[in-house]
Parts: sequence; structure tokens; C-alpha cells
Amino acid sequence: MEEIVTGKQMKELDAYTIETMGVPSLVLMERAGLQVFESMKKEGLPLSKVLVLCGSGNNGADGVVIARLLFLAGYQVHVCILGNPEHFTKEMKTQIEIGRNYGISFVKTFCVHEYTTIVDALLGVGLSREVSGLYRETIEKLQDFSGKIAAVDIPSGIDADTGAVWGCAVRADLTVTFAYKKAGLCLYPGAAYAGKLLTADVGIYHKDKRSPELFACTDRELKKLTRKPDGNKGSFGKVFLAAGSREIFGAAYLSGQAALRSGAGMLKLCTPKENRGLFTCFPEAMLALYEDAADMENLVRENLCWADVAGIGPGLGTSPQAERLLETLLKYADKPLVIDADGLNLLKGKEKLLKSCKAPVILTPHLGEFARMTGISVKEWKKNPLTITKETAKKLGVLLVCKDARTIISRGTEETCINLCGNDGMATAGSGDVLTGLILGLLAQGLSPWEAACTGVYLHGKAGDLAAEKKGRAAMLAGDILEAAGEILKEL
Ligand SMILES: NC(=O)C1=CN([C@@H]2O[C@H](COP(=O)(O)OP(=O)(O)OC[C@H]3O[C@@H](n4cnc5c(N)ncnc54)[C@H](O)[C@@H]3O)[C@@H](O)[C@H]2O)[C@@H](O)CC1
Ligand SMILES: Nc1ncnc2c1ncn2[C@@H]1O[C@H](COP(=O)(O)OP(=O)(O)O)[C@@H](O)[C@H]1O
Ligand SMILES: [K+]
Repeated sequence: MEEIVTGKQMKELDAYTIETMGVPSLVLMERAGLQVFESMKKEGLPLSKVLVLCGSGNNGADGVVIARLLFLAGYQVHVCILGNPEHFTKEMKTQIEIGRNYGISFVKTFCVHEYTTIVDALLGVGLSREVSGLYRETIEKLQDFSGKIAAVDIPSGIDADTGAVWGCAVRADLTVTFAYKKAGLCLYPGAAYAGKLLTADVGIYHKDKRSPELFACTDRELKKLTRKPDGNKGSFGKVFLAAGSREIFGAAYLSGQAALRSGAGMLKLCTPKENRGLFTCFPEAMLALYEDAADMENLVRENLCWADVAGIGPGLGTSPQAERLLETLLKYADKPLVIDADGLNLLKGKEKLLKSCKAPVILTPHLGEFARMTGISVKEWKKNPLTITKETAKKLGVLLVCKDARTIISRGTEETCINLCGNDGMATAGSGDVLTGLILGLLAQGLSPWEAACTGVYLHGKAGDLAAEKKGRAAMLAGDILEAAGEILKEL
């Protein structure tokens, strides 16, 4: 996993490295500047004439280092420093002095069109208020700039914790952030303002490695998914999935397929009797067919005995039978239970039943479903996704997967997972059904609910990226994500 930090945590880590480990602040800064300089070259930014815009804090001081390194490498570079000299940090004053000794050009005014690249070192993780005055005017001038923009640590104007724009912000092509990704670079809109995001090691260190509060999955988590050569279809897990309705068949097919494609041993689909004929194209699935709401109790109890994990929701509809199915599952489930789509729509008013469920429950709402379920609007969630997801998970006593461009996963504890892969091509019908199946498949193979949810969302995002590569973001279908998930697992 990859740790992600808030601005405050980053400042504490900086301070610890400087004060406790004894690494001089200027050494960290030199490494930070060098990393940005090297990244700009490596990423092919046009460096024939560069303007470095600096604020009065240490982000600005990084900028002066970058200007010096560009100057020493023979590039034409101008530095423009904004802000009151009385507010310059100690490091900033030192960097300006060093810069002057080298003879780099400091300018007071500039015309953006003269430059091929602009380095944004105005504000870093120290941003603490709405951007106004000269900072704002300068950032607004960059809107007509046609060259490339490299942001130092974080695009100026982006809140390091929430990704919100404080009045206005720099839209960068490249952001080189130091030590750890900041939460505000991972959440939208900050993620979009960052452009290509690189994380650079500058020597930040902490002796007591604590477990991160916020993290993203990486391939390392996927690589833990191994098959046992002596396993059998029973040991790879049995999935019971209540999905599909008279009107909707595809959702059941997609999520059922995804459960098997992610490696589960067996699948039993619980679906209306009328659907029997449709499943001839899915011979791998066993069927548990129901006719009316009265059938449910025995059917659910029998199948829960058989299964290792249960899921409900994709294409389920909201008929009385569907509602009865959900209630019965909540009443009797003693194995992990994943609730998605219509299962979530049917949850309204059943909070008590949900709370009393003996099984660990995973809810996978997209934001529309989340809003319907909780009464918290999408707009409100987007303002503070980490806290709201955590608080809701805690309140409902569930593991919550809030699906969006950046899916957030919480079980109400201090630790939150954010997914950084995937793309807008995944906003296509049935994509969420595939995710439900993947999570069920991983649960069936023995992953804990937390591991299955975090790894499942990551696998889904990676599969979405592979599908986009093959088919294009507009043309890709949920079935392509499903197929790609299999390929990702194969490559591992
Ligand atoms: N030695 C260190 O501490 C290191 C610091 N680093 C850099 O230092 C940055 C953090 O430095 P600082 O804590 O000095 O903070 P910043 O440089 O991000 O900004 C702080 C300054 O901006 C002012 N400010 C805040 N919001 C403003 C607004 N809206 N409009 C105008 N001014 C505003 C503050 O009053 C303060 O003077 C990091 O982002 C990183 O770039 C890196 O060089 C790594 C090492
Ligand atoms: N812009 C985006 N970037 C990354 N992932 C996205 C984006 N839009 C949607 N997704 C992902 O696609 C999936 C869509 O799920 P959902 O809305 O439930 O689809 P459906 O109900 O059609 O199956 C979610 O996992 C979501 O995180
Ligand atoms: K910046």
C-alpha cells in the first residue's frame, strides 16, 4: 500500500526529519528542488525559457532552488517572487541570497507568453486561506499561458487535505510532490489540477512507522492473491448471489461472471424463475430460482449454509420478492454479505435490521445510491468525502465503499482507503456490477472484508485502465472491464 498524508501530517514529518533526525531543512530543500528539476527534464517539458513563480514560504524557497539548478544547467530562467519580504521564511531568505550569489535573474513583472515553461512555487502545503490579491492575479494570468506548468509539491490554491480550490488554483501539467502524495492531490478537483503526479523521495523519515490513516492500494496487494495448487472448487469458495429480475438479466450475469473470473470456486445465482432460460448462456452458474416472496425463508437459509459469502443487489429490482430476499439475508447471514444497487435502494428504513445483522456487511453505493440511502447530498459528500464516508460507515456499522471517480472505502475506523486507478470510461452501465462480483470472489477466497473491498476496488480500477487502453474510454463496456480483470490477475 501507498501512504497518503494531509498537509498537517506532512508538516509534522518535515519537522521530525529536521528536528529529531537532524537533517538540515536546506538539505531537504535541495533534494526537493533537484527532484523537480530532474522530473521536468525527464518528462520532456520545454525548458528553453522558464519562469519560476515563488511565494514567501518554503514552497517558494524550493522554487528558488529549482531556478538555480536550471541556471547552472544552462537554461534561461527568471524568478519572480510574490509576497511580503517581511514574511519570507528563513530558508527563503537564504535561497534568495544564494541565488543572487550565482547571478540568477530576479524579475518584478513578467509576460507569460515569453516563457515555454512556468514553475509554480507560490503556495504549498502551507496554504491556509482564500487566495486573493497579487497571488490571485498571478494565478489568473496563467490561464492564458500556452506552455507547460510544473507545480512544486501541490498546485497553488489546492487544499492539501480536501483537494478543494481556495478561490483559484494553478492547473498544472506536472506536479512533483514530496515524500508522500497529499490527500488533496488524490481527491477531485485537486487531482485534476495536478496533471501528471509524481512522488519524489527527499529523505523524509520517521523512526516509528505507524500504520497510515489514509492509503491507496498498489500491485503489492494484488500480488498477495495466490492460487493453491492443491485447492479445489470448494476451497476457492462458494458465492451465493441474489441478482437479476424479470426486467434485468445482464447485471446478474456480469457480477456472477466477475465472481468466478476473480477466482471463486462456485457460484449460485438466486434469480426469478422466469429467468431460467436466459442463463443457458452462463452454464457455469448454478441457479436458485424463486417465484414469490413466500419462498424466501427456506431458500435463503439453505443457501447460506452452502455458501461462504453472499451478495445481493445487481439488477435485483425493488419488487416485494426482492425486498423479502434482502430482509431474509440480513436476518440469517452469518458470512460476509455484499449489498449493492437495488439492495441498497431497498435498505431505506431497514437500518435496525442492518445493525442487527450478524455478518460483516459491505455496502457498495455509487453517490446517487449513497444520497438516497443516507439523505446526505452528493454535493455535501464531495466537500468532505473522507470524513463523511468514515462517519457513515461507523453510524451504520458497515464497511462502506463509496464509488466515484475516486472511490473511498471505510469501516468506520481511523484507516481509510482511496482508490487512485481507473478512469471515466468506467462510468458505463454494469461497471459497478462487475465490482460487486470481484469483491465477492475475493471474499470467497478467504480475504477479509477489508482486504477484499480495498483490493477488489483496486483490481476493478486496474481492469478499467486496461480496458480503456484496448477499447478506448468512450467505447469500453462493462464486459471489457470484466475480461480485463481476468487478464490483470493472469499477469500477476
Ligand atoms: N524544510 C522544509 O520544511 C521543507 C519544505 N518543503 C516545501 O515547503 C512547503 C511548505 O512550506 P511552508 O510551510 O512555508 O508553506 P508554503 O510555502 O506553502 O506557504 C506558506 C506561506 O504562504 C502564506 N499563505 C498561506 N495561504 C496563503 C494565501 N491564500 N495567499 C497568500 N499567502 C498565503 C502563509 O502565510 C505563509 O507565509 C512544502 O509544500 C514544500 O514545497 C520542501 O522543500 C521539503 C522540505
Ligand atoms: N470518472 C471515473 N473515474 C474512475 N472510476 C469511475 C469513474 N466513473 C465511474 N467510475 C467507477 O465505475 C463504477 C460505476 O459503478 P456504478 O455506478 O454502480 O455502475 P452500474 O450501476 O452501472 O453497475 C464504480 O466502481 C466507479 O468507481
Ligand atoms: K505550488
